[in-house]
Amino acid sequence: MMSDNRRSKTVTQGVQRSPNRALLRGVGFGDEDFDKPIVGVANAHSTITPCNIGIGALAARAEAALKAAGAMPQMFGTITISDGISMGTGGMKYSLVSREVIADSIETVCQGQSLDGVLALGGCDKNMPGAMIAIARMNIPAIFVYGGTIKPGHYQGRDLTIMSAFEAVGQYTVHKIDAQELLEIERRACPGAGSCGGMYTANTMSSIFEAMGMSLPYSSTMAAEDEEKAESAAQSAEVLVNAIKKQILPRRILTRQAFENAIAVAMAVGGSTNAVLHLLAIAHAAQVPLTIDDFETMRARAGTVRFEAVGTLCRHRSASGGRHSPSDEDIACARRVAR
Ligand SMILES: CC(C)(O)[C@@H](O)C(=O)O
Repeated sequence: MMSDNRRSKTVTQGVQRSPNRALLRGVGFGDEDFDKPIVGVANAHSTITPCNIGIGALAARAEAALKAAGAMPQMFGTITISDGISMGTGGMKYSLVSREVIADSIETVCQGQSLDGVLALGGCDKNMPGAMIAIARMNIPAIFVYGGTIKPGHYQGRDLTIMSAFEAVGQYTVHKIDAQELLEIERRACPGAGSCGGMYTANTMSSIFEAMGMSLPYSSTMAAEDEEKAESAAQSAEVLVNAIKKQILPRRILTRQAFENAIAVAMAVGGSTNAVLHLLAIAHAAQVPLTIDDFETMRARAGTVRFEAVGTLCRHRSASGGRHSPSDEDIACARRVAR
């Protein structure tokens, strides 16, 4: 029978690896830990964006669950920049490049350290596809944990998102609102932790990853600050340890059909067009043939069944203008759709 530490045993077993073990003891390994699988926790926590500020707590939950499930977690950080902050500046030139930096950094640690698997956490435009590119490229047991959506802000009976702040600038410019109202919207648009609250890049990519089978069912629609999100991070850790035991590798999941499902979901929920460039890059990393023309084929083929199901969610969204953070009702609705 193959061991669960089939990769990490390269650095943990035998007399020659005594110095390696000495270093690992320095980060908390004990005598009994060198036969366990070592699992990377690629933690995109940062205080750069609301998308990432809640991720540290989720990573800690996943880390504890990995230990409880018999693995040895090793946490490391990945970078983030916010498109919402860099857009319209020279800083935006770094945005798409950051996706590759994130993918490379995850691959570098996992391959450099002979890790047995990776649990990647992300919640922003580029750390989500960046993580999935690394997962597809390395093809070691892996799971993605989404940081979760932000909750809506509230102003004069209306739900607010970051998009309300963008729109308020336009409304102020054409004298539809005054400077005070602009300020009040700015103050309330992002009330806490979580990714931009609408079908923008992060929520689109989380839905796609769930549809592809790389995140737990229903985990893409949870709010960042709710206990169920932390619970789902812990469950993801348990599922990953099982995948390591059974050697269920990402490319068995990231099939051509998985990409077709992802495209259908992106189309049906009216997701971000960024899904196109990210899915093409992830497919390339997974060695799955996918072209830009497949998106139009799938749009035409996705057909009534999927569209009717997801249409429930879309109608729900359009009833409230289609641009608000998911309310509890939306989230419940999305769950029904997912089922
Ligand atoms: C600022 C946003 C809304 O996050 C945008 O960058 C996106 O593509 O989703």
